[in-house]
Amino acid sequence: MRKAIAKTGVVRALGAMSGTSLDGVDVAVVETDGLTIVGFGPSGYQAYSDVERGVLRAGLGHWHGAEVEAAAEVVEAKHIAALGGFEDIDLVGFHGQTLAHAPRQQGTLQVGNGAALAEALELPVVWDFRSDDVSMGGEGAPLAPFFHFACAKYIKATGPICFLNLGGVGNLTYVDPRLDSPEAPGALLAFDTGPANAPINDLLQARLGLAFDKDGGVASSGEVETGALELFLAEPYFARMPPKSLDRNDFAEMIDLVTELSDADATATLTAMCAASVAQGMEHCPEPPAVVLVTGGGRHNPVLMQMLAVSLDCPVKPVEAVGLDGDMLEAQAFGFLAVRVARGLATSCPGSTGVRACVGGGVISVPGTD
Ligand SMILES: Nc1ncnc2c1ncn2[C@@H]1O[C@H](COP(=O)(O)OP(=O)(O)OP(=O)(O)O)[C@@H](O)[C@H]1O
Ligand SMILES: CC(=O)N[C@H]1[C@@H]2OC[C@@H](O2)[C@@H](O)[C@@H]1O[C@H](C)C(=O)O
Repeated sequence: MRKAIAKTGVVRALGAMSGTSLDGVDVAVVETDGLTIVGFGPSGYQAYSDVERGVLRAGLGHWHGAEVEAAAEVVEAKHIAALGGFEDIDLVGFHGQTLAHAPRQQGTLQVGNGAALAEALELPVVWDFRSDDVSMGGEGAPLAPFFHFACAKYIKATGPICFLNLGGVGNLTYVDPRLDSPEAPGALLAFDTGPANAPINDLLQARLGLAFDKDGGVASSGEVETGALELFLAEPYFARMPPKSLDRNDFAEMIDLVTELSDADATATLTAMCAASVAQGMEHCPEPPAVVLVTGGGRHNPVLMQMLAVSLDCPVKPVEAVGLDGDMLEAQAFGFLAVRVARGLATSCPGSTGVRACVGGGVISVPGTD
């Protein structure tokens, strides 16, 4: 059934995210008016096959051409499979798959056509969330911070807290929930901390044919090579003031720093590099947060969580400690942002992406209107 998007009130949005680790598509329902979170609904996941992942990998770093078109086809088909079968959905928030991100040069590219999805799903689809922010001088990422602000209110936080997403890339959001709106100066500071799981996955795939370091099993028996860690931290990116963002493969050459090390030592060192870049990033927080709430797949890695606990000056907990779902937070974020776009609300601000002024990015495709 085709529906128009209600202008006010709480709606049920279905968000979808295909992240930088290329594992699959997360989808999740959020109930919201675009300002506050009322509740969360069911979620789902569709994994990419090895062949599909290969097609996506081949598209990384490309801006156009056959590799990009092939990746877009995989992304659209997987999303149509993942987004079907949910009941009473008012609109879909479709992030797509980032293939390339260079906001000050070519821009940012998320593949998958939201208009095609709208026709296939017979639902309004909000998509292309990052382009407007980039064209107004912003980094185009991270975009979850406006949702993190609503999450901080939802969990009734009374002072500053941080959300740390450890996916392929790491990103940190400092939230001050004492302010009324995410757009208020000082309410948000956000940026990509550095590479997170992507280099660990890439190393283990190349050396041992493993997709990732399950439960930190390889890193746990290794020693951190401090010389390599220091060289990594000397990268100019870490000294740059936020907001700032990364492409998945911006640090691909960091694997060269651990080439000579054993599998265990190399994995332990890459894991320590992730933790150390977060610790360095935390120094940008205007006030010490009460807690760092960790979301994304990295929170399942006990070696990484222990390294974070040792190197940060505040408690570090998975977001489940406050009743949120760390596997679905990004999908929920794009459902929430879709409602904000449909209501004409901002999705980023100078503190979250460095954009000149608050902006509401995103394109709305309504089925049957093209
Ligand atoms: N049990 C586990 N032990 C260790 N690492 C894990 C575990 N589960 C997941 N991971 C890591 O988390 C990654 C997936 O994280 P996530 O789904 O948050 O990434 P993403 O959303 O694709 O990335 P991004 O947030 O950068 O877009 C896996 O590729 C793996 O490296
Ligand atoms: C360009 C792009 O897709 N960036 C992603 C990526 O994955 C993590 C990090 O780098 C973050 O900046 C962003 O995703 C999250 C969901 C965001 O926009 O908040």
